[in-house]
Amino acid sequence: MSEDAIRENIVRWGKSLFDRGLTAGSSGNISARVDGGYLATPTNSCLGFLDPARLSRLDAAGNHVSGDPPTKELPLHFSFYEGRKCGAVVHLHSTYATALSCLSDIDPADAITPITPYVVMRVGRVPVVPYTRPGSAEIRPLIAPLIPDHSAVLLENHGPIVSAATLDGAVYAIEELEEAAKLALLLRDLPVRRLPQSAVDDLNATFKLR
Ligand SMILES: O=C(CO)COP(=O)(O)O
Ligand SMILES: [Zn+2]
Repeated sequence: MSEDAIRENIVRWGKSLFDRGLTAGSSGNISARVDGGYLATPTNSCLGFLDPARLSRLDAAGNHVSGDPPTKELPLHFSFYEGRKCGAVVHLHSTYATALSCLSDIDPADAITPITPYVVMRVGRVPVVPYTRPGSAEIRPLIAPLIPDHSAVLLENHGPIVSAATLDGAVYAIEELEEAAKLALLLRDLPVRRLPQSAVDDLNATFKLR
């Protein structure tokens, strides 16, 4: 994909996510790899009203080279780019995944019980990263050990962040995570049949996550 096409894709997905209420106000951010560096959404921008020409352009080391100043969450995004092979990162404050990140009795190693196949296929096991101030580089040592084995994490009392090989893939994954969180909360006080481990193993073997 050309850089121009990736710019258009970031704008298209940003508008779609915002229009569907998956992140509010100026919350959330998107980044994607391009030749020689990265594109990222500007800090304090609304994902519903992005301008392709004003997206932040970063060099391969993450230095801002053109466009508006980048999201303050670059330390988070670069934890993914440095820790695993991926081409895009999406962070949202989507309601249900964020609600899950605020529960005090959540398993920090496994926040989403696998009850449907798609969350296993698109997201995998989701750990919770301890709270740090939005934009703080203090998150790096907390998140770094998790990234090689996880394409998605929940930021405690904050929200989800997901990576994938492509931007389309990262959006599909964060939407699936949101749906799984919604189901988890809807079913919280009901007797739930989780997927048997044999089914989870079969999905993991058949649909390899990157
Ligand atoms: O979600 C956000 C912080 O966690 C939004 O921050 P930015 O506006 O800097 O991208
Ligand atoms: Zn945020």
